[in-house]
Amino acid sequence: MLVIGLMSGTSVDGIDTALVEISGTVESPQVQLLAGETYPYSPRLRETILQVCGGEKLSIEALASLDDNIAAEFAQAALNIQKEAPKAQLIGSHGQTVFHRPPQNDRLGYTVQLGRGAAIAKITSIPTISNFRAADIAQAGHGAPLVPKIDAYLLSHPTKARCVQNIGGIGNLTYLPPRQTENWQQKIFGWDTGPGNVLIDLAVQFLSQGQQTYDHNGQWSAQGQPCSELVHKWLQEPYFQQYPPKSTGRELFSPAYLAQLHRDAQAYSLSDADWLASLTDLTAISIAHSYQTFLPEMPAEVLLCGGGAHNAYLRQRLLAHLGSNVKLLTTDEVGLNSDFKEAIAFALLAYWRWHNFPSNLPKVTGAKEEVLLGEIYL
Ligand SMILES: Nc1ncnc2c1ncn2[C@@H]1O[C@H](COP(=O)(O)OP(=O)(O)OP(=O)(O)O)[C@@H](O)[C@H]1O
Ligand SMILES: CC(=O)N[C@H]1[C@@H]2OC[C@@H](O2)[C@@H](O)[C@@H]1O[C@H](C)C(=O)O
Repeated sequence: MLVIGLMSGTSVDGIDTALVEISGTVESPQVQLLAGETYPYSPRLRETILQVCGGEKLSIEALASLDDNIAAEFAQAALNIQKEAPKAQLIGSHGQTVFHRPPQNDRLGYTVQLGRGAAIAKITSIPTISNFRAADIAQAGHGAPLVPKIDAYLLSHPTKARCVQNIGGIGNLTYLPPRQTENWQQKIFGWDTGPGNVLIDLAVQFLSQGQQTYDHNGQWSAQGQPCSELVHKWLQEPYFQQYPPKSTGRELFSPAYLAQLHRDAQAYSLSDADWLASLTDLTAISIAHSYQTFLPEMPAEVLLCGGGAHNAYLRQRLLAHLGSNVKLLTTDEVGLNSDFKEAIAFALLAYWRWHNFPSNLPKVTGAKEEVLLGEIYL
């Protein structure tokens, strides 16, 4: 089956679009990436999305327009990716997260992904599945991360324990015990580790007065030295100490949050490069700390994916904190494209929904039950 996966993540940098051929069976799918492309948002739309993520108030009418503007750009991405290919039979569209509130005590979580599937189906004339997180949230789950079941099917190893670490705007991991382990599927873990690139990106934009949006290959931070005392103080953030299941977003790791970290850096008279190095080190140590605190054992291999896998300085800091027993690779090195992995995941999640195969992992999200994820728009 030819399926398109569409995803724009918390970095809000553009629409990751994957055209994949899915063969095999539902329980043993094989996925081949035929084409992958990131289509940047138009600058005005990106600006509006970031304002809304930052809590700016919207009228319902403005919300409706934003929803459909995003749907139109997602639909165009789907049309573009298959210009030179046979027509896809299905689209899985994550949409754009603009709000995410995890569940708390008896209160259900709430999450909003804009870019309605009905409009994408209408514009493309291809059945579209969207709103993947809602059913898990209705089961008292976090609705995130959803990728762990995909990782289990595509990236687990018969004899080695692996972690798959996404470093997008937010970071998230899947812990995969060796497949030979008894009841191995019951022993999969996953949660959001905290900031991926979000704090680094916000700091680079602030320091460059909007001229740069990210620290290319980590070149700027590599010129500085992390301030270990400050990094350890920042690691006391309650989110990092909270037991999984857990999920987070730009609501916590926001411009206001970064402003406090900037004031801390000024109190220590850090240079710009030292501050960036410290933020990068915080990102790395928060990942390693969560493995050391919440996993039953350290993995033999960590497979990186997401844009942060390109940040050489971040990788260096991560290796320093994980320790030399852990092998750091990217998912590319085991055959899965690391830049389009999330888009590929939403294609496979759509395929599973189409075939009525549940795709949340209740142990990961905290949901009461396994459920079908996604709403179908013919
Ligand atoms: N060459 C590079 N060097 C350093 N950082 C990079 C590079 N390329 C991409 N990035 C970082 O990756 C980010 C985008 O990553 P990605 O597209 O995986 O995030 P996302 O999917 O939006 O987020 P999430 O996974 O949280 O939903 C950019 O904002 C940038 O910070
Ligand atoms: C609410 C939301 O959009 N969460 C994203 C975000 O981006 C990374 C991390 O936070 C992850 O948990 C999730 O996305 C991935 C695709 C997931 O659900 O597995």
